Amino acid sequence: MLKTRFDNYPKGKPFSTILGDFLGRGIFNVDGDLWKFQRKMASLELDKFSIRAYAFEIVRYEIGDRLIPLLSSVSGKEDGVLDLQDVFRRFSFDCICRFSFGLDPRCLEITLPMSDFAYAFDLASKLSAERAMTVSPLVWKIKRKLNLGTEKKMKEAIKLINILAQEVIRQRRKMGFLSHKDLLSRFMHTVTDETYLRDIVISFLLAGRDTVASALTSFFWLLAKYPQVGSAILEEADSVLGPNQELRSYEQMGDLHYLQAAVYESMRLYPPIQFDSKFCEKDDILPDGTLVRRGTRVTYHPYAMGRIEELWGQDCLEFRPERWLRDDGTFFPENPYKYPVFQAGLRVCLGKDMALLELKCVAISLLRRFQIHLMTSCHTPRFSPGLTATFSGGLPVLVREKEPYQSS
Ligand code: HEM
Repeated sequence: MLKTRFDNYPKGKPFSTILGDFLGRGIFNVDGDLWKFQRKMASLELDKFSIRAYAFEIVRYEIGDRLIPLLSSVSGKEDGVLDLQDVFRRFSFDCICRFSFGLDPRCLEITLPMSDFAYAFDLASKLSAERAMTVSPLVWKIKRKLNLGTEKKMKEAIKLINILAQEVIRQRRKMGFLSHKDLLSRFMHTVTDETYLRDIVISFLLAGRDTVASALTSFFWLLAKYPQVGSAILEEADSVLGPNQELRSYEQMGDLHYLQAAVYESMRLYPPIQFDSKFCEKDDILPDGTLVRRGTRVTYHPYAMGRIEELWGQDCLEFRPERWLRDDGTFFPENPYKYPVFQAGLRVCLGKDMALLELKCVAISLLRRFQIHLMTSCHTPRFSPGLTATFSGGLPVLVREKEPYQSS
């Protein structure tokens, strides 16, 4: 479905209708020429050069000037419980806005400002996912027509999202976009349709904010459960970067094999996008002989695939980064079709390098400075409905600064 018959498995109409109000014609919700155009434009912005040149500095600033001061401000306070999931969403929201739109929403400032945009965004994502869970699409369509219940809420959330997305576009236009190299400016050179620009803004926010926050949340949940993995990450960082040193360049990340393994292993167990569906265009036969009729919804399911014994062995439920390392300690990348956490094939995630950069920088910086204690004793996280995996109830933690911390 992802590899040899890509053209036969588009996103399909049923899903583009469900997500249409929220995502419009944004990259996640289209096929064909609209998809090709956005993919081409975005890939120019998300290539390794841009990540190295712009994203690394943005991420470093966001960690050094916002994330660390925020955690330090509650360190050691018995009433200083932080919802780490909320903090990570603010972090990734600031990062993606600055990188994609050249604007700084300052969500991670120490006062943790309330954001109507973020609230409306979460609500629209949750309600869109709930549409897909109704017995028949007729249910939500009738509610939408009559402006009732959840559909009324959805309409209100989308109205707010539209106003704020238009504001992003207006500000970018006011600041001038001709000489800027961010993603939105690039699109503004060619796209004049305001609604289409709005859809592009929303899709990139969804792509860059919720996925990274989800990956960070489950990673820190696992690190709290398996402290030996955190110690091994720091040990490797000390030997590669020097004792207590920070990452000073993008290139240095390439030598942190254990860290890469830990990040991949975390997303094997807790992929931010747990499943993803396509629709079969013409009758097809899968490699195992299964007949797939035209119009059938076909889902690949990274969450389930990460837990299949035949794929990952008897210890598939254990968090064991070593499974990603060769005998000489170097990282071994698995076949993306076995590990479709970033999808695989022609529609593979464009933000993978950006995501890995954020995950690794946050992990090293926070593990170096803080001890993070979970305030929940749950053995397996519960997720709430949404387009990306979200811990229901968040990730409440108490934070304590390790001392003495020798800053580099
Ligand atoms: C850990 C973090 C991330 C994960 C697990 C992830 C995973 C995925 C997956 C599974 C898809 C396919 C979705 C679909 O077709 O329905 C996707 C697509 C995409 N991702 Fe990511 N993503 C992450 C972070 C990011 C970031 C940070 C960005 C942007 C800066 C980004 C940009 C995109 C874009 C633009 C697409 C659409 C590709 C296309 O349709 O051709 N992603 N991602």
